[in-house]
Amino acid sequence: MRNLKIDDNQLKELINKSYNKLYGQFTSNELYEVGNYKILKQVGEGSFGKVYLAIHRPTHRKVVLKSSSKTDPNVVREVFYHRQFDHPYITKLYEIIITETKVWMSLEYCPGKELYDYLLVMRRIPLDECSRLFAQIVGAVYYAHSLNCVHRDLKLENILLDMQGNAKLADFGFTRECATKNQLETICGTTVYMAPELLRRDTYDGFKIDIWSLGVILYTLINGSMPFDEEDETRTEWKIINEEPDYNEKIFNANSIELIKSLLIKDPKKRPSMTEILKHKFLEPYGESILEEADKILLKQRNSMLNFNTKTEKRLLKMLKRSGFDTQAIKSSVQKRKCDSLSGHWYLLLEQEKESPKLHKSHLNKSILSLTKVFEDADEKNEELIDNLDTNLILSRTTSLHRNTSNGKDTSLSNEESLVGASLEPTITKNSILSSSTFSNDFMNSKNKLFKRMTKFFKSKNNQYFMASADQDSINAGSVGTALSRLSLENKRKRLESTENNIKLEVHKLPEDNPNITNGTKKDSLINKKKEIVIVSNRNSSSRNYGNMSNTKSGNFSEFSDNTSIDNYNDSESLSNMHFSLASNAKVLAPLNSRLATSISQHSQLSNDTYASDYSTDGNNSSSHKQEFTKYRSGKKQNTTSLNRTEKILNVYGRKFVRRDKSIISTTSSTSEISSRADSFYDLATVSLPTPNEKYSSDIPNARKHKLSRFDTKKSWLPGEGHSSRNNVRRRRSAKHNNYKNTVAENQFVIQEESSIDSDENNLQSNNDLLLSPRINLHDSEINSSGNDDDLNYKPFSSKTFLQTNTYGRHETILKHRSLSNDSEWSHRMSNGQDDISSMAVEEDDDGSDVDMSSYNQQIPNNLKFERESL
Ligand SMILES: Nc1ncnc2c1ncn2[C@@H]1O[C@H](COP(=O)(O)OP(=O)(O)OP(=O)(O)O)[C@@H](O)[C@H]1O
Repeated sequence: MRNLKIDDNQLKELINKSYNKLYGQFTSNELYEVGNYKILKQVGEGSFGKVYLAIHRPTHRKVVLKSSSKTDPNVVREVFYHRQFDHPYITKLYEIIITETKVWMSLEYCPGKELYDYLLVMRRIPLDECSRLFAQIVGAVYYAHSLNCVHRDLKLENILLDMQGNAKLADFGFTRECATKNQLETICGTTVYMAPELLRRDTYDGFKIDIWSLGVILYTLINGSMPFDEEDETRTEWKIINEEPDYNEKIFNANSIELIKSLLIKDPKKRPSMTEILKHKFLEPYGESILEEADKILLKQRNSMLNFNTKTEKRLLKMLKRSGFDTQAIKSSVQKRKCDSLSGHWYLLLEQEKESPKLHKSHLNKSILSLTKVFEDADEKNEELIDNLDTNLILSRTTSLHRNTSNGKDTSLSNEESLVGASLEPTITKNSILSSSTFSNDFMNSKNKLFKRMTKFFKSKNNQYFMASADQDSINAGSVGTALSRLSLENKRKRLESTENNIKLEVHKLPEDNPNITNGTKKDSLINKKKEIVIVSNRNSSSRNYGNMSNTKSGNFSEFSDNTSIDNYNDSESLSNMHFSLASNAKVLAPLNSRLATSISQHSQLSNDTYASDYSTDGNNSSSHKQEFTKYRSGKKQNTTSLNRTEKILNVYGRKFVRRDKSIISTTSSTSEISSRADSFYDLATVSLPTPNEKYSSDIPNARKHKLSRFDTKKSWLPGEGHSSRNNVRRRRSAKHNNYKNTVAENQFVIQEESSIDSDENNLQSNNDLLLSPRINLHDSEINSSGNDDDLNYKPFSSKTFLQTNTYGRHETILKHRSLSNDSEWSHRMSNGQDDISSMAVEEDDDGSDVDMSSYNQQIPNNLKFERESL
């Protein structure tokens, strides 16, 4: 009786605990999961959201989750273009998740961080490594250009490094499609990387401004400081337009100087083509092979041959089909670049599959795979021997057997939870197991060789266990371990059911010296001898659901435990490791890593289908949009992003030097954001591909027609040229303002074309669904028939928005930036060996809105000073 009472209390306690846990989850502000992803830790921060390291739970692949506020003017643009790229040196976009206020991008994880960080540590990159990295970067840009896309914000901060030290182009927030010979007007980028024609506000060839930025990147990588970067922004711009950088011949070699000089030719028409760059002597031996590979990918893409044609893809598709997945839906999702949960699964599984051969290269795995073959052949010849397999199942608490991966959905149960609901129904039949082993055929091309290796392995591993993933999921068909475990489950069902949920399968060891195995003829003896093979279930079997096996003998095959938390996660792929590996392996690292060979993109050419995207969403996108938008407009949200951002500020010469890794179009101005968003759409609307969005398509030609004349593109920014006119426009727009106050540095690098500040407030106010259906007539309404932008009938907008948006203009913007130039304090400190940047990081950034303009005005020429009074 007393015992029962205790049990009751315990039960109550358990229920309480469980209830409170759930309650805690509901009320917690912390974010632990988004869609199928479990968030581990924050790894970065962008202008409009944070960047997290996360795990895709169904596959246990590490990804980066980048959140962007829906108010981010460039998020549509970024997703639109990025999802179409499939190149080894471009970060892969796996999935998009749209929530009420955010857009989440699941991206390929690049543990090497930014090239900028790497350069900070290295100070200078050795020439050979520069050549390799630069060839990769150029390869990625060449690929994007070949798809008629220009990046427009190429810089060290937007190039990440993967685990192998390969460059990965990222951040496509300013990308747009650009037909050949198309002249663009939107001024965007980062000042120190900007081509002279951009600074002159000429219309420009998008391809050529990317090439200029590449020149700046290469110079900086080699030299350790930037070619044009002065304390005074105006001076920087002047230098870009008029001066040549210095080349220290102790640092640069002749080839690098020749290449950089050609990239940094002031006249854009004289800059080399991407092909010429890749073929340049300085990029030997990397450039040519990267060019070839990119061409192969493009060819396949153009012929729409990318999807589901490789052996690995076919094998994976087969596996999925057999496991009950709707493969048609997956195919459609991938082909249309929906970037929804199905294609997310597909990409990540495919990556896992592509990595499998690496895993199978280990003796352990080869041996196991060889066994698969044994069983396969045994099936053909003597099925009954399978029945003779004497297995000894030992249960352990290491693996949840019942992870539901069907239909791409993860149960998202913790180990604990999944144990509760686990059933040990061995749903796999013997035949399916046997046929599943054929998935390993790829790895057994050379049968005899493998058998030899297997024998060798058995000899060397005498009396040792070897292990394989043993997951119950039917889709784990690629591994013999899985096959064996399932077979065992089937044979020993009763024993399984009577015990716990996890398995440890023991089979008798293989004979040490089995001639039958060596010559591969009488495989039945393998079974009949009843030696022992041990297959220990994978504690995190879901991480290797598709047959990957680890070399480890601990039974914990996964990189992550299910209990991985933000706290206990230990990111072994630290930057320092990267530095080491990059520095020491610069020559070892092949120009084309295996990814290049294996990840021939699966996508077809830019397709009209891509417009018909329906992202996975976990909420009503539009319901609160208006509220969000209104809040934004009212200024309540102003500066929040900048306030939240962690930025290092370098205190140099008594004034702040903001080190920012991000490009910013606008931090807070509702007007600029919204119009910029519309501008994104405007750009999209002008691409060659038709949009199915009938509602807006009719507006497009009109808008396009007026675009050139609308943006004041001919107005020069140079002192004394055209400023009065620009200021007149500004004055007209700000007629109602009496508090002209400039925000600081928020917009440090990026200059937005005037379109961003030309918004019709009323129009915007009524527009509560700009993200997904921006209104092209926003522009039209402002364009008069003459197309002369001086005559534009700008509608007044609030002082706040004016103040914010006008930070884009050069002379209205205080451009704070890291300074890598020889003349800058940053460089002085570096060259004096004071490379401890952290010592210079003295405080967190504030919102920067209350800067004393008079102090800034002292640094700039008279004709560029702020005209607070006149406004
Ligand atoms: N794929 C990735 N792998 C690893 N880290 C990443 C990845 N993507 C982004 N990060 C980290 O997050 C930071 C911010 O990301 P990113 O620059 O893409 O954000 P953003 O919002 O586009 O910023 P910006 O203000 O430059 O536009 C980067 O500096 C980088 O350190």
